[in-house]
Amino acid sequence: MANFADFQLGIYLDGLTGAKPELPLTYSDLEARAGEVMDPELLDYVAGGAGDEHTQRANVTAFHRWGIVPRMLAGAAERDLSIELFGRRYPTPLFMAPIGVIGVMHESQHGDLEVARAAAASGVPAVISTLVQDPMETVAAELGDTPGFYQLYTPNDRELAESFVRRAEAAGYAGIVVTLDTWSLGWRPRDLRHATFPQLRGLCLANYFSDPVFRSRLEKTPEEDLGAAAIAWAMTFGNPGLSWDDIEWLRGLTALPVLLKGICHPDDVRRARDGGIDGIYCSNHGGRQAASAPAIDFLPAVVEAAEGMPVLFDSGVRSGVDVVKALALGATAVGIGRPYGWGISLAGAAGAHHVLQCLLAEADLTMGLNGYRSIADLTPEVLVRTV
Ligand SMILES: Cc1cc2nc3c(=O)[nH]c(=O)nc-3n(C[C@H](O)[C@H](O)[C@H](O)COP(=O)(O)O)c2cc1C
Ligand SMILES: O=C(O)C(=O)c1ccccc1
Repeated sequence: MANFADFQLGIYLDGLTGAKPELPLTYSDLEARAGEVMDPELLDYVAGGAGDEHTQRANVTAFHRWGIVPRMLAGAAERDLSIELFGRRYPTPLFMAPIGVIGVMHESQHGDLEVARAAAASGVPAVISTLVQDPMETVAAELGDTPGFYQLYTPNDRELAESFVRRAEAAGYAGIVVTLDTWSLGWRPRDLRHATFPQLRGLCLANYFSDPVFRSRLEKTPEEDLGAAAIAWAMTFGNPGLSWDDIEWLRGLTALPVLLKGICHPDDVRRARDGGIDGIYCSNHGGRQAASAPAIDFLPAVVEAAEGMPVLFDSGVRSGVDVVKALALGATAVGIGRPYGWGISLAGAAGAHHVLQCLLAEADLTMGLNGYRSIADLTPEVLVRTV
């Protein structure tokens, strides 16, 4: 059983020789430090979100409306944070959410490989975006023994969508996460102010540029005319007409587990269940797409409607305490987005691994000090509404 709290002990032991942690330990410090090293437009793209950004702020503050009920002398000196997902045991309940620009967040411009290396080093699975700097096969080769999931943005070209799914299967991904909330880009004033976003400049499009179906649609190759290839991407990326019929078609394409990302309503959960979907991913895209309510507010009803089907959750998780709360509200696994993104910017795989270690140490200590030994102990009764 991994003891994630040992990370804390290690910092104090190193401190005996005068060493202090080089990387930030809190979300606000991470974001501030990443802001010092990142290109300002890219920083805005990652940090920003939809509209007045109140949804992304609410995602974070919603966690503060819950408190954890402490139990004493509860025999929680050793904890088990492992979970089971699609028949496989994972050492932690965390996963790295897809970030379709992570490739350019690291100075090497190979941030996706750094993410995969962080997954390999930590055992925390990564959901790899459709939007990557290195083709999904190259990313998969860096995952080591840790499973990766492939996040599909379903293009409006079925042959291309099928090609992506086939490539993900061949590359060994453990499941397909179909993102539903981004069939068109949200209203993002920060990006609009800059009048651009990274993919429009041809960045993070390696899955498209390496795809025989996508290439067959072009008059000139991306190597000959990057601008035209990026425009061709923009024309195929969005899929406003995507429907439950398309989901049925996608479901029928593969034997891999299929999850739907962006589901927040119980009726949509039931529809997915009836359509043979294997997992729900409750999320509001970190407040980057539509103005909405805090995603965590939707989680209990989503979990209830899922009737035992795995429910992944992300949006607004900033600490190990938040991880514990999301698990208590019924998440099977908890995703983080921006926090590990800042880690990649600051120190690549080691930076993301550091962020994961901080979250896990805090989650582990929070469970132990409050008297909860395993994730099965984290039921809704563990929480109290404080505001
Ligand atoms: C810069 C950035 C890019 C993202 N790109 C994708 C993507 O390509 N595919 C996707 O499904 N979600 C994407 N997301 C959403 C994340 O997967 C996740 O839902 C969100 O970041 C969680 O919220 P958090 O950042 O508050 O942790 C992106 C998020 C950010 C911040
Ligand atoms: O920025 C995002 O959150 C994202 O998922 C996205 C969607 C379309 C194009 C570029 C990024």
